[in-house]
Amino acid sequence: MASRLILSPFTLTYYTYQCFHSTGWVGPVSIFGYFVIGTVVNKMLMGPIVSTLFEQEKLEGDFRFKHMQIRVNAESVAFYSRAGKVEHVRTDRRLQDLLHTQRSLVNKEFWLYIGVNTFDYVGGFLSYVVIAIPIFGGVYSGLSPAELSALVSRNAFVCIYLINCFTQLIDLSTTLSDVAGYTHRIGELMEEMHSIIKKQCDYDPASGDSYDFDSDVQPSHGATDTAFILDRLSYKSPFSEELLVKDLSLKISQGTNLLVVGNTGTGKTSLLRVLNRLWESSSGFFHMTTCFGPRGILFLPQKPYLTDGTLREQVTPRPVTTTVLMSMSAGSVDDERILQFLNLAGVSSLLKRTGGLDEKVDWNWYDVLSPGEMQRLCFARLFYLQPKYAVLDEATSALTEEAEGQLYRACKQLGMTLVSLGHRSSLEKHHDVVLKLCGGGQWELTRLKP
Ligand SMILES: Nc1ncnc2c1ncn2[C@@H]1O[C@H](COP(=O)(O)OP(=O)(O)OP(=O)(O)O)[C@@H](O)[C@H]1O
Repeated sequence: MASRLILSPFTLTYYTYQCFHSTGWVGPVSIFGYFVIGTVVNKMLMGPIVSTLFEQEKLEGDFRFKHMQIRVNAESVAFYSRAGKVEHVRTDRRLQDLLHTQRSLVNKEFWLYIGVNTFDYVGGFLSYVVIAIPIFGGVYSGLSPAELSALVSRNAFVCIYLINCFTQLIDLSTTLSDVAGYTHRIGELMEEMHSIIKKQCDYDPASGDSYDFDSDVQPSHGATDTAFILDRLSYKSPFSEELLVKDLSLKISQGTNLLVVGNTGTGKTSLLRVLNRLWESSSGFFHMTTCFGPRGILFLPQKPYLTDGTLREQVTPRPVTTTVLMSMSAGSVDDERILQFLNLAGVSSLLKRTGGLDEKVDWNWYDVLSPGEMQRLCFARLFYLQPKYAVLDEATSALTEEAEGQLYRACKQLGMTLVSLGHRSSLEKHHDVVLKLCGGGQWELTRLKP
């Protein structure tokens, strides 16, 4: 496609000159006029195709997502006996929507193909009409029949070639309409990703006043051991007008472990969404003096994150480059650390099941591990990465209080400052400050230890 687009201007110029030489202005003008009409008609037929193709891609994505959702939740669906039928009906509905849009796309493409083919065939006649005008106009009346015949065939070649150049451009429009549909969809995704990345990186860790919890949230300067500074921050969920939290001011500093408690839906996880810039705050400010990631703040979400791959990749999820492969040599220091932390998290038994750190497994980790094992494996990753701050969103909800205590102690021994979200009162003894979200925008901040 690219080569045709690049060569077209040269061939068009050359054959336009040749056509003008044989037929005068009539030839090029009629062929150019014909091309303009063809382009306008094609554009009219192409417009609806781009938007329908865009819609079709979206529905296809939704349909595949639905399949994936059923695969992932197959066990829960099987336990809840009526869910099978419900999912069947809903998946069918998505398929019908997709088929409906695909049918509409095929219909629209049918008219585009008719337009393109008509343009091709009518172009063939045009070459003879163009040469007929000067001949019947008497321009070539002095030529013998043999010379006239040679002129007609030479002109026919030039005109047909010129029309062919235009025809090729018009044919390209069919391909271009497909490319435009896909590009539109990918472009939208990229724009969204860029804006998210920009929002996440668009802060200056060194800037801003700090607000001190101990001095009743008054400004102070130069806090280097602080992760977040919140100043009269208010936020709500995107589909609600009611504030979850109003005018929250606090500082999260190194060594001060914070526990966030509150009833279901009071906005505990939403606070993290706002801090991670996944949601916009309604008013107020916050500064992050360190960033999300292994070297700053690491987040253990409510739903454990596991990737597909070996046991090593669960503990150290990173793209496998040559350097990484080299560092994976058996008996390396890294191996010892991983084994030590698997042991500390209480999941060293997984080594036996997988057959080694780098043995490929053909199962889905989410299917074969119990919720508690998943949470412990995530802790092994946390121990391995050893961030300065660990944000734990109900990260021990599937574990006993005793196991919870062991894991919290291990985190502290490794020098992490903890920000935990949870309901259990047993969590209090591992923290210094409690932020209670009371609902309706209300909150309370209490110090637990002197
Ligand atoms: N992705 C979302 N889009 C829109 N609203 C959401 C979304 N996620 C959560 N909410 C709503 O925001 C409110 C706060 O949710 P959030 O997850 O912060 O609750 P929570 O306090 O962490 O609850 P829990 O203790 O159950 O984890 C809830 O009313 C919830 O329904």
